[in-house]
Amino acid sequence: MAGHEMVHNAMYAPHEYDAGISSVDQISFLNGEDDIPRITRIDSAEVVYRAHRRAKLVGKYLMGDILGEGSYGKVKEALDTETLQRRAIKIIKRRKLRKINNGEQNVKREIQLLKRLKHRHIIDLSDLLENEEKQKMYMIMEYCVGELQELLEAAPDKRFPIFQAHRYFRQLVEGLEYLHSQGIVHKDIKPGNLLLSTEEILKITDLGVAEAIDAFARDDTCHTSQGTPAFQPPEIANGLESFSGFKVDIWSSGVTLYNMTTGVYPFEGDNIFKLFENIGKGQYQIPDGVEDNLKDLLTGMLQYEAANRIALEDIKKHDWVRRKHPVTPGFVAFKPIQGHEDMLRGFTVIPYLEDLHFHNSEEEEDEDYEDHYYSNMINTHPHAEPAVAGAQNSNNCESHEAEKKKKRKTKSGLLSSCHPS
Ligand SMILES: Nc1ncnc2c1ncn2[C@@H]1O[C@H](COP(=O)(O)OP(=O)(O)OP(=O)(O)O)[C@@H](O)[C@H]1O
Repeated sequence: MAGHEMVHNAMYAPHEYDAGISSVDQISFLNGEDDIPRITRIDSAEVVYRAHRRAKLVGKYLMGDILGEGSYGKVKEALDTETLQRRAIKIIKRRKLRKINNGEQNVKREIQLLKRLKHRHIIDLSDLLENEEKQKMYMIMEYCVGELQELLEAAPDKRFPIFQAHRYFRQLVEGLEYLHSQGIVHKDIKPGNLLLSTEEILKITDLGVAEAIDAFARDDTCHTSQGTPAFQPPEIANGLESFSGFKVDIWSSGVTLYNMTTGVYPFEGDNIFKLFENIGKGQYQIPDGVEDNLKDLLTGMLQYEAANRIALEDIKKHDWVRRKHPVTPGFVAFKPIQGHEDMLRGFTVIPYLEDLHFHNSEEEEDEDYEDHYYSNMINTHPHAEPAVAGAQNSNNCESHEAEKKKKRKTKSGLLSSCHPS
């Protein structure tokens, strides 16, 4: 590269870029004194990607950053512009769903179940929106900081101090007790499906493979399972045609407790066949150092025969569960999300709010920008306010043109224009 000097780009120090520049090696052209374009190349790890946040309203929800991504789609943070509550929105693309094995069926089931469940330890589905034109579904849920799995991965020995594990386990048992009282078997209890709210309240989530026992069924017999292999009991690993659903959840909660307190799993395997073979044999060790009380509880929950497995009411009465555990050092807290230095996982909607209220009016004519305001939302949640539900196929928000006019009049116009009244 004769005549070209490798320099750091002082204009953008410390390597902050606006939207439109990819996060791979950055190349920028500068005109030096000699007017020869110079190339700056810096490592992608050094780049702080500062996207210009364009406000996007889905119904009355102002979208924030992505919180995570599952097999069915992205989950974004959002602000309910009417109640000012922090929300998490799972965005499901119907086209993508059709390509996933049991995808449509699982999402439909999860929505049906979540609509009828209301409990402190079950994730709350507060709203449900559909955009038929875009073939997208929006599941509006209460906001959580993250999963227990993420916390475990951040912990030094991949486990929690006993008092912390105990705190979460008690809440899991309460949530499970409610689910079972409603005749629902979760079938996929694991740290990855346990979220924590900002008040550190545990929320059982992901009911995609759950099963509602028929109200007239004699017992909790189930015939199918799609849960995560490492958390499945021997009756499933051995391919039994029918099994007790509630006892599956007891086993999976036992594996979860084992994992939270020891940092390892009772059964492992290089592949699913090996793993199921090991679970099927039912031989496992509890690591040294686990106190007898906890050992007794784990042994009860990981009983090979489902009929011998400890029941929920006895778990609640178990000494390890009832006891108060002393607070010790080493509490595991969430780490900042990559790219966000905020330890408290602050509200990511604020830059979008700024854009909504203060953005350059010239941008209003930008086609792309207009695309960010969705109308034609259908509210399909049973508890939807009539004014919103009645807005089907017309506009949940006012028409886009009206919105634009109103926005020109007042900076806060768009927010108020989204109220159903
Ligand atoms: N209510 C919520 N609040 C905050 N973050 C959430 C919420 N729900 C999900 N997330 C985040 O979004 C990510 C994706 O969640 P989602 O439920 O779609 O998938 P998953 O359970 O991780 O995976 P899969 O659906 O493939 O089993 C999660 O890993 C979690 O970090």
